Amino acid sequence: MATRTPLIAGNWKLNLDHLEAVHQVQKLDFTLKDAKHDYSAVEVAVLAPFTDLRSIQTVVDADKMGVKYGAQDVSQHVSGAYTGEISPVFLAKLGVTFVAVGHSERRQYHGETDEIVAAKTKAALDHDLTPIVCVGEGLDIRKAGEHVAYTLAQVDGALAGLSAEEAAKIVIAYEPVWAIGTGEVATPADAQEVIGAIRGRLAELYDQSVADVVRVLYGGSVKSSSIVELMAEKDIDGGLVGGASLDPEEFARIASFYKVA
Ligand SMILES: O=C[C@H](O)COP(=O)(O)O
Repeated sequence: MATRTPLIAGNWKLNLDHLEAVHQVQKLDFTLKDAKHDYSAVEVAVLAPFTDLRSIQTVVDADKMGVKYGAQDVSQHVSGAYTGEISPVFLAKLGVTFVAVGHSERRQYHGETDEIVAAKTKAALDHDLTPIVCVGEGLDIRKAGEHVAYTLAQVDGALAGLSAEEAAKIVIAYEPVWAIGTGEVATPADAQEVIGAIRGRLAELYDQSVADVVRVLYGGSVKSSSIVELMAEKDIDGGLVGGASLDPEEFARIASFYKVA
């Protein structure tokens, strides 16, 4: 079976301007270097507002940092009359590695459908960006016991039309909406149930070799106090961290989960 390199990604959401971003990334890198973080053992990334990316690129390049960076959204279009959109071409030119696609906040507040999520996923892949495709159920669906079926339908929607070669390059983040920003982290068993099912679905849609290489993250109130148990589950390959990523020291502790015995 393929070995999947864990990924800890911090989603800053609508926080930190470009000046604060430079300070944040420097502090994160300093803290991780101080802790002798092994970036080849655990990848670390920050997903920043678009207006921060050029500044982050400059500081990451200048200091040869191991931290990677990404965006929180991307247009499905490359160019044209799409006011306010950001092209995947522009992101690629800024050295962006990752882009979140279909975060529940974009689905909820910006009407992003599975079709839009699929188009954005494809647009990212077409320009060598790694999409972090976000899926996950709300509380009503969880209470109705339909969380696995609901989340798998979102996976089907996002991956529609992708070849096996393309699918093997994506990252999926399972983020139950009821756990986002609430302090209520899913239990490791609850997260594993859905993430294991996502891996199973990848094997059905493609084959086991794709299922074996795609990283599936958990997101929703992740903290340094919960990451070790989550990472002990066999199908959980990392975390998509919101609030706790705004504190560079706490975020560095989360990325250092593998050092905890
Ligand atoms: O993208 C990140 C998630 O929405 C999780 O946010 P949170 O860690 O603040 O719950």
